[in-house]
Amino acid sequence: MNTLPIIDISPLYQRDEAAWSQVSQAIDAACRTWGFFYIKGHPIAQSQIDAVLDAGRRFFALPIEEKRKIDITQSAHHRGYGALQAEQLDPTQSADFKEAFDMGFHMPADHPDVLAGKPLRGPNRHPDLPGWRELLEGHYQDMHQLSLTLLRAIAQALGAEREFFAQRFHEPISAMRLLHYPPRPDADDAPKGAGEHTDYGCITLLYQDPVGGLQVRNLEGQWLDAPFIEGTFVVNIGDMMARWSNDRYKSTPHRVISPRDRERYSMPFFAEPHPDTLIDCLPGCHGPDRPRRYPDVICSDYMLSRFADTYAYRKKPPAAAGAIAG
Ligand SMILES: O=C(O)CCC(=O)C(=O)O
Ligand SMILES: [Fe+2]
Repeated sequence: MNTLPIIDISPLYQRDEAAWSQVSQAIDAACRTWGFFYIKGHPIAQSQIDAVLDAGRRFFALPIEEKRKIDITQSAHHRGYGALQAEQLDPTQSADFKEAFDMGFHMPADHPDVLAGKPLRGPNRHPDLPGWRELLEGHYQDMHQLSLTLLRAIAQALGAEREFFAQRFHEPISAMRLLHYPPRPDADDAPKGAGEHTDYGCITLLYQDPVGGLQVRNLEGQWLDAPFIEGTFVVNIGDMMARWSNDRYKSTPHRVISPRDRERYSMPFFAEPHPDTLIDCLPGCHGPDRPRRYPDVICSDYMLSRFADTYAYRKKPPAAAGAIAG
């Protein structure tokens, strides 16, 4: 059991119910055993993905003063540029040797959630690069739709209404990130790319460039490479889905060991529901022989607690945190 499954999801876009259900079952099997799989046959054009990766290269190549103009530590909504080693996914290791651009569901400043100061709600903060905003906002919407398609298949597999998750993903807090891993320092104790972690949300859809470096820990505790495969996204289960499914689906630990001689770029999309969503145990996922393993939690509370674990600037007590409210 050492190869991640590759699932052709094109039947999820067709009218053949039997083929649709087969894909749903294949995803279910992958989520139960691995919590990780590749998808092919998705509708996002490679030219669009390449354009977003290129936009990322242009942004990360800007002088640091330019990038700092949208510094995430100055954002009340967790949007913008996160500098090298700003994040520490594995608290037992050094901070991650990567820099990031973070965006979410764009909300204008006069949206009631933003006016009410709700955490993680607000406008995106884009760099001033030609064509960037339209490209990134469009790609975010396409990734959101792709995540809903997968979540419908997952809902059915877990015995819920097909629209169960989709109904909870209006105005979501799904986050899209562009990541840049510069060649990492040449010493054994130097920081790696991204420390071991599980993702916080429901599902993650990752596009990585051909450089490689992503590793997944299987049920036996071995680290396996999850290499680049042309035309695919890597999909993995995050903690909220593990909670919703009462651990029927695995929130699998993974990490990135980035190369020392090359740069690496990737772009994860983290599908996360509306912030007020209750993450409880799905009816089909508990019973006398399978007691509930997690207390109920509200989506935004869970996200904020996980951010506080990984970003030093979010650990400050509220009085010292200044503008950082969400
Ligand atoms: O860069 C990658 O390939 C994976 C990054 C990752 O696991 C994450 O950002 O949660
Ligand atoms: Fe991750």
